[in-house]
Amino acid sequence: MSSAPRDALEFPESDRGFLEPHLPSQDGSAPQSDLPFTTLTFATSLDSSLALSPGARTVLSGPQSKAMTHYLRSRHDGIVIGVGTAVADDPGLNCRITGVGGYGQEGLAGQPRPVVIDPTARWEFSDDSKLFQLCREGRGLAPWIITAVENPNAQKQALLERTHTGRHQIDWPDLLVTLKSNGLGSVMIEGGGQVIKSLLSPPDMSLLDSVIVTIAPTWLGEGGVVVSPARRFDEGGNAISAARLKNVKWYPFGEDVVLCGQIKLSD
Ligand SMILES: NC(=O)c1ccc[n+]([C@@H]2O[C@H](COP(=O)([O-])OP(=O)(O)OC[C@H]3O[C@@H](n4cnc5c(N)ncnc54)[C@H](O)[C@@H]3O)[C@@H](O)[C@H]2O)c1
Ligand SMILES: Nc1nc(=O)c(N)c(NC[C@H](O)[C@H](O)[C@H](O)COP(=O)(O)O)[nH]1
Repeated sequence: MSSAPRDALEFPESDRGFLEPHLPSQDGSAPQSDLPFTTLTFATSLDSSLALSPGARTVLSGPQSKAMTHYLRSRHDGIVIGVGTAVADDPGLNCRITGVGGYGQEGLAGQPRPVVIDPTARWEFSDDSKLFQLCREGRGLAPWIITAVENPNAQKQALLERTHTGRHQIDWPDLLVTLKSNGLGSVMIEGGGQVIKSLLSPPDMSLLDSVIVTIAPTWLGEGGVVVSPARRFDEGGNAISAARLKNVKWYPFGEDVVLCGQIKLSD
């Protein structure tokens, strides 16, 4: 064991049990599938906003639910975000729970693979980007960048070689099968708004095994990045809810509430 860095987070055993039914199994008993176990997880305000504006990094989770998100990261092989989030947040996308690789443990065990969906290669990362600093410090894995552009520049080429899709619209089943075949048996999708909206729309919502949402006791106000999937209509042309959860559990967690469930696919 090496000593944990100062940004290490604690997530006590006593807080972990409630999440277990909503997480990928740890004992290899998962059903055989070409798809990874896929969790959609994000934090939202009371007015359904993820952030104050598309370019703004906005803290919603309190300390306990922030630590929970990092625990979720330790329980998945990969974290997927859209490029809008990469540009706005300069995210670390590693797991900072005490006891994983880089946080008290040698190596990178427990660290998820960051995956950034960037069809037009617009993320202008540099050596100073948080994600790359963490990689250099041995506290996170290098990202995979999913793009439709070939040879955008020499610096990105190494990362892109295996991942360019040739298409600008991400095909979620295709992407998830590719991630699974590259060793990611489970992925958590963290956002942002466009990514969540596309996954809460049919048919892709059926790809989600678990949904875990942190709801923070705050209203961000008008102009935020709102999670509001496209309207759906029944056969008679009447509006119906866009998406709904089943097997729902609500857990108060600090000042936040954590909502866990599964997508309800039919009535
Ligand atoms: N509160 C939270 O939990 C949370 C989580 C993540 C992001 N955020 C916030 O959300 C904001 C970013 O959200 P956003 O909606 O602007 O960006 P986003 O992260 O959803 O990225 C959007 C981009 O991703 C690509 N993309 C997404 N889905 C695609 C698809 N199906 N096919 C092809 N390309 C696709 C496109 O290039 C698109 O422009 C930021 O302010 C960030 O801080 C909050
Ligand atoms: N659970 C959660 N609560 C929040 O209040 C918030 N803003 C995010 N946002 C998720 C998004 O993916 C961010 O980009 C990463 O949370 C940043 O990642 P780091 O902490 O730097 O690793 N997620």
